[in-house]
Amino acid sequence: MTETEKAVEIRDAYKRYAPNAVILRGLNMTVERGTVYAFLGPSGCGKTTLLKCIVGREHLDAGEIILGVQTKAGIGYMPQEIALLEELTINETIAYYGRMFGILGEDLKNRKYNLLTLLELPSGSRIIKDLSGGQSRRVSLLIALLHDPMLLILDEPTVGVDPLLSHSIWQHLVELSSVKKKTIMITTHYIEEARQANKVGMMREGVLLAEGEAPVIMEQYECDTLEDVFLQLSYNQEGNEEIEDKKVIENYPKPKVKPKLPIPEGKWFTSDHFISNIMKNLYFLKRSKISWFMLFFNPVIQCILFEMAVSEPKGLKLGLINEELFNGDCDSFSNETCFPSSCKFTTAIQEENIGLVTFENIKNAESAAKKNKVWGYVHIHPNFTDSFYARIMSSKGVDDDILEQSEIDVSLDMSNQYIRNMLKKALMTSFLTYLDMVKTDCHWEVDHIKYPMRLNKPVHGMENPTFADFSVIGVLLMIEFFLPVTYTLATLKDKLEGVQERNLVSGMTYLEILTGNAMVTLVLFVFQSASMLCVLYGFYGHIIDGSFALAILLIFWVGVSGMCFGYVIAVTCSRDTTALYMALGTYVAINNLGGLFWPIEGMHTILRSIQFVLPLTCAANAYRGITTQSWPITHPIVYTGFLSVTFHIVLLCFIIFVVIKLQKRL
Ligand SMILES: Nc1ncnc2c1ncn2[C@@H]1O[C@H](COP(=O)(O)OP(=O)(O)OP(=O)(O)O)[C@@H](O)[C@H]1O
Repeated sequence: MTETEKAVEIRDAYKRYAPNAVILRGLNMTVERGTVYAFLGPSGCGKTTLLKCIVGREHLDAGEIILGVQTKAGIGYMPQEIALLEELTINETIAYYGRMFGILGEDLKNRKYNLLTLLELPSGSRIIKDLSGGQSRRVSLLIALLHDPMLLILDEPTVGVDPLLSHSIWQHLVELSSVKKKTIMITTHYIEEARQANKVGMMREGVLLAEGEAPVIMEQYECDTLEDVFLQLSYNQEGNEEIEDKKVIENYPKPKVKPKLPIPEGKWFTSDHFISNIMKNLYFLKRSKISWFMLFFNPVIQCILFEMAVSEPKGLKLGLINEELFNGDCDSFSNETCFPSSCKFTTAIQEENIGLVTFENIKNAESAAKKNKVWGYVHIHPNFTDSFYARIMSSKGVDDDILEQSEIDVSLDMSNQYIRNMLKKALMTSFLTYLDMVKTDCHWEVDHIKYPMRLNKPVHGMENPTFADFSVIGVLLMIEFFLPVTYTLATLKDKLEGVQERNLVSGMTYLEILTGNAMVTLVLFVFQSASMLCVLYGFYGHIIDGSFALAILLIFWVGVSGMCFGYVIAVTCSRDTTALYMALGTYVAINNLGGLFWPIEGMHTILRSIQFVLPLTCAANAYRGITTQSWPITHPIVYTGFLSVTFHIVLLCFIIFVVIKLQKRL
């Protein structure tokens, strides 16, 4: 046999996942070109590990693997799991992989028809997740056969398949090997079906116990079935396993140079791979209604909910004990007189949208405040009007009794800082309104007792900003950061379901996977951002005073950093729960950090000194500066915001690169 006739040659292959978990122990194997090689062994003996080493997804620790094919496109790999996007239809899956392998038009149509017929698959419009286990495995096999590779590596292709169909699959494989000179390596648990292969390899405990044509092996071991041969070989091997284990661990080879991967990495970037990735993402979006909802409506709904939830508190009530009115109410006094002037004050309070609940005494008002029925109470003394009049008319001061009677006592519930501040402001404003009223209606001279301070037109921002005006920036940036995170986690789904593994074996690179996904993520992100900005700034009327373009650019940049963060989660996590914890943990941490929902001036000095490295703090400051203070890019706070986000993008890309390198995924 010449070198070129060997499709797969494995020499002294060693592989372990941990020092004491040696999987391959100097395994040797030869698979000739144009043959079917059935690879048998009990569960956990290392069959899949060996196949992964052959297709270049795992590194051998020692030994070598030489393949007849020179490129990844020459291999058709069917992993043990289904490894297909289950939301897609059969047709979409074929179109996706067809594009990945550069098979298009009539050619793809013919191959699809032939393979669907051969594998007795139902209509191509069926969604994979609605197929039976056996049918899904056949679609997986179809994809491995689609690009007509020279070497087929099939990990248990006949599990859960009807015996008749299993027979026809075997027939097809045998035909492919004899007529088209394809080489097929197949693992199976069904030992007897392996008789149809040209060669059988029996593996146990990381070594091949026997290798050869099925009839020859059976004759050699004087058995009627392969099952019996395997049993006999296993008995022979049994007994001295512990001593063998120790020997292998002690003498485990440690070559100076790590064995090379059997197939060199192909091009880093090809348009077919990139386009196929975009196609896959679009198919996925088309099929997943929840994703549509989450991607297109959720951001808008979040904004509307935010506006509904954080609008200014309404319906606040204060208790009122107006002792001037103990002998009547405001209507029972003549409008011509200015007694009791406290009625004008209570009217002014009500004009500030504060409800007043009348109490007969302080004790009752206090009790109501303690039961949260009112947010505090206002106490007006019996001689308020006369005393107040005396106070404003006197140029030499008044005695203590008049002073006390002319004062209005206010006791507020201090448990809610925001409401307390609102009420204080409303009472102050009411008092100024009251002064204006008595000046106009009663002709009392009051100007000299007003605050000697005037609040002019604001330098920046609105005259009466609300909490929503402040926190909308935090909410917007939070959503903009986490929206791309949610979509980039689709790459984690691909990884967990084995789709990524299949694609990498097929020659796709991480760069193509990430850029294809990024392209779709960013298009979605632009749409989502536009809809959110329309809601917040168009519908709810928040104001952008400065450069709109600069604000949009910053939002986009924050989205890119969110996307990179999503990829960090996707490449580092191997479980969806870990990814969820990581995303939620970051969400809570970012939420609590200053700059988003609380002025940066309130941050601890340590946090303030490292704000540049905090995820959104500098960005929120910069966005606030651009939108409320009209600062340009040359303002230190604005360019620091951009630099901080850029720093995160570079750092996160570096982490992605290192993790992928460490996982030997590039
Ligand atoms: N990435 C990994 N890290 C650590 N251990 C692993 C890893 N992959 C596989 N193993 C272990 O290596 C051993 C061989 O696994 P492998 O999947 O190759 O067996 P197998 O022969 O294909 O089994 P089955 O027929 O059940 O699929 C098992 O004990 C498995 O737990």
